[in-house]
Parts: sequence; C-alpha cells; structure tokens
Amino acid sequence: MATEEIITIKGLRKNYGVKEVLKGIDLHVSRGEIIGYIGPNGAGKSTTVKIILGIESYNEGEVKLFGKEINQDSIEYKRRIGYVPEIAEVYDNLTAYEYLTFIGQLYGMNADFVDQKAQRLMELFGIGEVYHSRISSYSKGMRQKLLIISSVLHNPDILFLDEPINGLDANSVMIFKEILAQLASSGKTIFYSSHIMDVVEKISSRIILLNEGKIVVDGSFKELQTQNEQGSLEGIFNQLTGFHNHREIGESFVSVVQEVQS
Ligand SMILES: Nc1ncnc2c1ncn2[C@@H]1O[C@H](COP(=O)(O)OP(=O)(O)OP(=O)(O)O)[C@@H](O)[C@H]1O
Repeated sequence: MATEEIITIKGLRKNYGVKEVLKGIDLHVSRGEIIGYIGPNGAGKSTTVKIILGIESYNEGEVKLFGKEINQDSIEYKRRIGYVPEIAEVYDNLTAYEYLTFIGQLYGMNADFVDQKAQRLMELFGIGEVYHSRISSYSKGMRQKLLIISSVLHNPDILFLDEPINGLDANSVMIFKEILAQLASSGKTIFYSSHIMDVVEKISSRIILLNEGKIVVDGSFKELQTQNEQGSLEGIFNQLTGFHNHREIGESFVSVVQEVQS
C-alpha cells in the first residue's frame, strides 16, 4: 500500500523584506512519521511551520497539507492540526477547565465531552488537582502540560510541536516521549522542532536539518551517523553547521564578563 503523504512542500521561498529566510525548500512527509526539525537559531524552522499552518505567507513554491493546497481549504484542514507554539499566549485569568472547554468548543466539540476528556488528560499528566485553578497560578511545567493537552484535545492528525518539553521534569518528559511514540504508531504525524538534541535523536524517525534557509540533511539518525564522523546528533549538528569554536567563544565571553573598570 502506498504511504499517504501528509506534507508536501516544493520550492518554498520566503523573504522578510530583503532578507531571504527560506531559499527553496522541498519536503515530503508521510503519515506516521516523527520529523525532528532542527537547525541553528534563525535558520527558518518556525517560519516553515507557520507557513504550513497558514499563519504566515510565502513568496514562492507549493505547500500542501493532507494533499490539498493550504490556501484552498483553510478551515477544514485546521481542524486536523494540533500546535504547541514555542511562546504561547494563554488566558491567564481562566482556569484550565474554562480554557480547555473553550478551546474544545472552538473545534466544534461538545462542552461536557471536552470537560471529561480534558480532566482525564490533566489527571494522567499529573496536574488534575489544578484543573479548577487559575492558569496564572501554574508553574512553568504545568503551563506547558496544559498547552500540550490543548493541542491534542480534538484528536488531530498532525501535531506541530515547537520546544514542547520546555519546563517539563524528567518523568514528564518520559511520559511525553511515550505519548509521541504511541500517537505516531496510531498513524498521527508529528513535526517536532527543538534544540534538545538528545531527545530529538531518540524520538525522531527522521531528522531534517535546516541551515541558512536550506535543508542540508534529511534522514534517520542511523543514516546520519553513517554519513558523518560524529556519533551524537549534537556532534553531527556542529559538524554540518560548520561550528567548531565553542571553546574560544566561551573563553572570550568569560573574559569579557570578568573585565573590571579601571
Ligand atoms: N515577522 C518577522 N519579520 C522579520 N523577520 C522575521 C520575522 N519572523 C522571523 N524573521 C526572521 O526570519 C529568520 C528565521 O526566523 P525563524 O523564527 O523561522 O527561525 P528559527 O529557525 O525558528 O529560529 P530559533 O531556533 O531561534 O527559534 C530570522 O532571521 C528572523 O529574524
């Protein structure tokens, strides 16, 4: 059986003013893949995701999600997407109950059904006791768990995750990795952007490295290891982005910190 293509990107280009941020990206993602989308700061990762989500425009190329051009079916395809942005605005004065039932209803879900589902997901993620507390009283990790729950409440077919484990403790990270693996094996597609290389290395079925607006690597971690001298993804990342001078930069930084006024 042919695999279902979920994301199709051809010749994607994006400029911000005179700055060319995406310089011709080609990308084909199939159902059930966990894509680790990595690259240096400013490489264009968030821009790519925002374009696929339809919240950012582009200058040239073709972008399809679930086999359809993204501009043509703008409402329906969004129901099938879950998104955890790197920086999210949540309504701090609401409780999780109020926030999640509001989000669920935006997706057309019945309030009682969302309520039950949200409460169970909060309990499973260890934050059930704050379901009726204001979000403003949450710790960083609790807010992050809430964001993760709000992204999956409507059972989306594709999840875009931008640094989703920021603030999660080690046990919660283990649970989250397991959730991703289970979602992928049930046919969900996951697009995971992060700088935490050891997690990307472990969870991704395929790793895509973006550097200066171009895809420079696309393959499984095993394939990357056979093509590069470095053993870890962090080492491969350094090698492929041509970065070797962390020691010199660190030394210079500390010496500037330690300068005293004469
Ligand atoms: N709204 C905007 N206006 C102008 N330039 C922008 C805008 N958004 C992003 N950029 C620029 O586009 C480039 C790519 O940004 P982007 O946020 O996609 O990078 P990223 O790979 O997600 O980086 P990071 O790892 O730091 O999150 C950067 O040079 C950034 O300054």
